[in-house]
Amino acid sequence: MAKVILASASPRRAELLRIICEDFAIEPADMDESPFEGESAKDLVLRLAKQKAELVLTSHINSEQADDRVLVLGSDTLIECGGEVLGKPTDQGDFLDMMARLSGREHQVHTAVACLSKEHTSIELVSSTIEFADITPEQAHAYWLTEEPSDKAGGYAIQGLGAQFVKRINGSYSAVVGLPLYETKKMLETYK
Ligand SMILES: Cc1cn([C@H]2C[C@H](O)[C@@H](COP(=O)(O)OP(=O)(O)OP(=O)(O)O)O2)c(=O)[nH]c1=O
Repeated sequence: MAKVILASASPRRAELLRIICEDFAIEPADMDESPFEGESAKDLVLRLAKQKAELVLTSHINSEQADDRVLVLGSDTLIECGGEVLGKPTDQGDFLDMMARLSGREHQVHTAVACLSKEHTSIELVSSTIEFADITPEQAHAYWLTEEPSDKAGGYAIQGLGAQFVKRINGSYSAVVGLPLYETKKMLETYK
């Protein structure tokens, strides 16, 4: 059996992976997540998910106790709204701009998952559409004060207080939270 490693610092991803995988290690991949000039949101999440997994896989293959039987999962989540790509808010002002942009309209949540071993690479993109209710500046301000938004793509957590703004979701709930479980399970079954 291959040893599964989750290349992520996200507690949400670990919690989700625990649902479908009994035993895995966590090794966050620390890397620059800025986009290339002209890179689309979909291309960016796919690239970042793959690079996170690659970074951790390479460090295992090159380590003293090189272990060829590792399977590394990397993932990335970004929001796309009206042609803009939204990552995590950099500060309160950035967050309030994001909420004003998301208020009363639809946006896409793109999550990519990459599963890499020494011999194989598989990557999938899962895009979901979310419709947000109207959000008043007062509601946005109160939400910021809860501290939930700061480390979430698009500044909200569908699994938390952010759910109060979600009128409708069309897609994969687990992918919006950070790891598409149906696709990830299929990948693990193929490579384990
Ligand atoms: C939209 C949304 C995002 N998120 C989170 C999932 C991710 O943790 C985060 C997106 O940031 P990412 O950069 O994808 O991930 P991360 O920095 O948290 O972790 P790592 O790169 O080490 O894997 O936003 C939610 O928890 N709920 C939501 O509803």
